[in-house]
Amino acid sequence: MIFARSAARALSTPSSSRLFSASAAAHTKVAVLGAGGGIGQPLSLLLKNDPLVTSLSLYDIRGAPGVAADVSHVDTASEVKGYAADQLDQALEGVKVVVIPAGVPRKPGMTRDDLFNTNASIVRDLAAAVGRVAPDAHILVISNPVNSTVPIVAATLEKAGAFDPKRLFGITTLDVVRAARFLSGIVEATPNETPVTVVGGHSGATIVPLLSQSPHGKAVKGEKYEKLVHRIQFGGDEVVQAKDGAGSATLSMAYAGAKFTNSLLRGLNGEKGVITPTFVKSPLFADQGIDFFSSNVELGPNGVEKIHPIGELTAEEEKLLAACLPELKKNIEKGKAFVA
Ligand SMILES: NC(=O)C1=CN([C@@H]2O[C@H](COP(=O)(O)OP(=O)(O)OC[C@H]3O[C@@H](n4cnc5c(N)ncnc54)[C@H](O)[C@@H]3O)[C@@H](O)[C@H]2O)C=CC1
Ligand SMILES: O=C([O-])CC(=O)C(=O)O
Repeated sequence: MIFARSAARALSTPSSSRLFSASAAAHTKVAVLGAGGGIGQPLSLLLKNDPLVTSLSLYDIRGAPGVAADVSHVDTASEVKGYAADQLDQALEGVKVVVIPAGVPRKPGMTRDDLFNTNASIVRDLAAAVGRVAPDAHILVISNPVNSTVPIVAATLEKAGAFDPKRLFGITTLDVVRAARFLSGIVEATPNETPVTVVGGHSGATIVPLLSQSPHGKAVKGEKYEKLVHRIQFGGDEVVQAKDGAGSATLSMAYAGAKFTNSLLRGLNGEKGVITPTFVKSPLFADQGIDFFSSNVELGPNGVEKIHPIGELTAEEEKLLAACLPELKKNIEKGKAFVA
């Protein structure tokens, strides 16, 4: 279940579904930039199925009109429109939330940072267009390396005088989804009983699961703990290797992207207590020169409502954080330098 319970109820009762969509209409035009890709296509399908999305704008340099024609036949209330390569500005008109999965994925043997040279300019150019056409939009960045692409979007918007830190999010939800799933397998519970807060960034050692803060997670010790942490940090590699040159996680990422988008929309619509980890401009480690960090964030009518501190850590988690911070700092600086 990726949607809130109230939303799921609305889906199953046509009359309340219509009502729900109508009341949310003013706030819920969502654009997907990179909608023709491995993530973009299933993400567009899942967003079409979210009752909080009333209008879906699908853009890609290739294939988006076809994806839009296909997805638009799904019998939910939202409108869908596809835009061709030269129609980016039209795709962004009136959009409240922009989700960006545009860019190349990894092949075996590559790190996420190896994608920087290709994806940095893609993300920069898309961010510049959002700043120009939809300066009040919330921007959700999926394109890797997230630790660098989010600072790239921020710096690009800053240049354009359109940066609001409350409206920029790096999507780290897949790490949270994986952590819950992998932990559930070890402790024989269901994943919704085993949520895990994951902080830091989105690559290898910068992914820091705080298992001690999870009632089930704190019971996992020794070698089992080491293996679980490694699997959460390097879960992306498992998929890259299994796909054997055909890309990285797309379906689980689409799920995670739709899940985060739904959380944001619930916050924007005034629901209280919507809290999830996301990579945002953050004061938590700013004194160490690290001004983007993922921790639990409460989402509200303006986007970021409250950035929660990371809480108490065990000695093992302190070590993980110590390994995370210098790498994260480097990744962030690389992103900023690209725009400067
Ligand atoms: N944040 C996360 O947790 C995750 C991030 N990713 C990242 O998401 C990105 C996309 O991955 P996939 O969908 O598998 O790749 P893909 O290659 O299947 O799709 C990417 C799409 O972006 C489009 N594109 C390229 N340049 C564009 C531009 N300037 N404007 C609009 N669209 C453009 C391509 O035409 C293509 O359709 C990769 O960078 C990948 O590393 C992947 C999984 C998880
Ligand atoms: O591993 C990759 O390159 C894609 C990704 O970010 C993930 O699956 O977490």
